[in-house]
Amino acid sequence: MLELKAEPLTAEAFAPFGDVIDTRIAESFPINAGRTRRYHDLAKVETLGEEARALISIFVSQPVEVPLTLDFLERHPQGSQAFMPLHEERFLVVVAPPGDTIDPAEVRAFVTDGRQGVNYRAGTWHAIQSVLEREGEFLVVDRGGAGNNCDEHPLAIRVTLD
Ligand SMILES: NC(=O)N[C@@H](O)C(=O)O
Ligand code: NI
Repeated sequence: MLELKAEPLTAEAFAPFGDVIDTRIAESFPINAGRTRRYHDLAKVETLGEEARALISIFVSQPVEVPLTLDFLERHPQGSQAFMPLHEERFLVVVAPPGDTIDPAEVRAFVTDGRQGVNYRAGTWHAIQSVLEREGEFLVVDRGGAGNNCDEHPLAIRVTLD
């Protein structure tokens, strides 16, 4: 069983796995005669393969128990997958770099602060959505289209928060 302690999520630490979506670290500019500020191009949406298209969905997730025990990580080889909390929900993020196998030494666990979303780049291994404390509602942007876009890799992991 791989034991991991979740660390606070930062864009730098998450860079090998994708993007952190956070207005606090983003470039922005005024639009609509100054009434709106656009936080622009926050994450790279990838939609690969046959009949690929971007999907916008909403996930309503029940909270996980902590310590979080996992028995697999998954990946989406044909597209990215972004999760943005709609009510400042915190969630756990467990990731490993893209590749056909997972080196347990390269698996990382993070905890978000409620203002952060994540965008897993295509092929990044990750735990399924794991919201903390209460039911969570997330805007999800990922890839639809033909062919398989979800592989699972067995791996026993236990994630603690402190
Ligand atoms: N299956 C699905 O749409 N969600 C997972 O990919 C996930 O990462 O939660
Ligand atoms: Ni996923």
